[in-house]
Amino acid sequence: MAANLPAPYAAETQIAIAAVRRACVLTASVFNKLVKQETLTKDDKSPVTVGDFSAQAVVNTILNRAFPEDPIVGEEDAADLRVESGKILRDRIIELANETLIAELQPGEKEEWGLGPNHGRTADQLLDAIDRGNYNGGRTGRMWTLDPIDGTKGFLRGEQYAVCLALLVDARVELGVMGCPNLPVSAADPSGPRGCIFVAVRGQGAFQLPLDNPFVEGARTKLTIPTFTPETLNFLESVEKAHAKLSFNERVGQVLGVTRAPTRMDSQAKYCSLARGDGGVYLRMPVGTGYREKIWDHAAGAILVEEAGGIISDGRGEPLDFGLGRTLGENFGVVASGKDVHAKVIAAIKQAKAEEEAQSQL
Ligand SMILES: Nc1ncnc2c1ncn2[C@@H]1O[C@H](COP(=O)(O)OS(=O)(=O)O)[C@@H](OP(=O)(O)O)[C@H]1O
Ligand SMILES: [Mg+2]
Ligand SMILES: [Mg+2]
Ligand SMILES: [Mg+2]
Repeated sequence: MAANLPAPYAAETQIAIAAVRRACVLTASVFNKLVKQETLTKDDKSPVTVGDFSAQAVVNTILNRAFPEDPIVGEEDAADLRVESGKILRDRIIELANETLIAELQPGEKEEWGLGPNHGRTADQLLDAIDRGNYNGGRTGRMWTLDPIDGTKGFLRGEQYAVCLALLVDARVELGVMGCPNLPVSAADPSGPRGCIFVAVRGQGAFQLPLDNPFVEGARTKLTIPTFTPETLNFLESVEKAHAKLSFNERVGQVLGVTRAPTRMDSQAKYCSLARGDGGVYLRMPVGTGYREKIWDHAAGAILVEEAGGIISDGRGEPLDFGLGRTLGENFGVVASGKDVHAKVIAAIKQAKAEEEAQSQL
């Protein structure tokens, strides 16, 4: 390849980073303005919904301008906002999305991306942008997948959440960008500065960038999953008991000889933490309700882990299939870790599963 050609997906990467950063500014402001001032025990679903919808409106608007041919598999849709009862919510969402899109250009951003003070959108344009996330996915072609707020419960608690965007080509993730406004820049300094962006491009590595100025020269850190021993190994797992079978994780940990307590955090921030070595294994085993994992909950995380030198599979060691539509189908959980531990975790799952089955036959 000629030396002066841009790296594959250079434009997509820049635009995805800009879109995720702007969405993070929006969600952080929704939290500060609307969630923080309300008691979290009240019915506070609406601020979250405001954040989810308006972040999806922002990211999809930017993608649509830059890549009008690309379909998007997004978590949210605007049906509830188009009816009369959705008017109050709709007005707030339009205001927030426009505020975010018209904010001054940052170094590295371009006005041709449809950003900056001259680029307000109408309500219809923004609702249509949200609905551009209605694509059903599939095996072939180029498509984006977006989770505008992953870890909604974490967002509400003021803990971890992530804005997650990935580009798939023929069912393979080629690019992943995740914004984590509440994640400490360094796990070694948990009360230090927060706010990170994680980026991975197929064949180009995994990186952490500062959320407040991701395009600044020399600010990116390359990520590589370190090696672990049973003494240093720890699990990254869900906070919500309904999302993953934590008792099973405990048994798998025992089989592996893990002594450290698990780190529980919401959202794909778990994949980010794994990629930079804050935890050794992300284990998410199904709770047995038939829930189907969504592609936007794993696509960006999957490429980040692979580009940081790790492996991601289901609980049987089979690759995740991003070509089945909006879900991962009947996959059996998710296991992500460094290369050296992955096979051991799969073997431990097999053993714990066999024990569970033997127990149920008693
Ligand atoms: N039953 C069940 N099983 C597995 N997963 C489920 C289930 N229900 C929901 N979800 C999805 O979990 C996403 C959040 O995952 P987390 O790992 O952040 O969970 S947790 O909050 O830490 O418990 C969450 O993503 P968001 O809706 O974007 O927050 C859901 O897509
Ligand atoms: Mg999610
Ligand atoms: Mg979400
Ligand atoms: Mg949700």
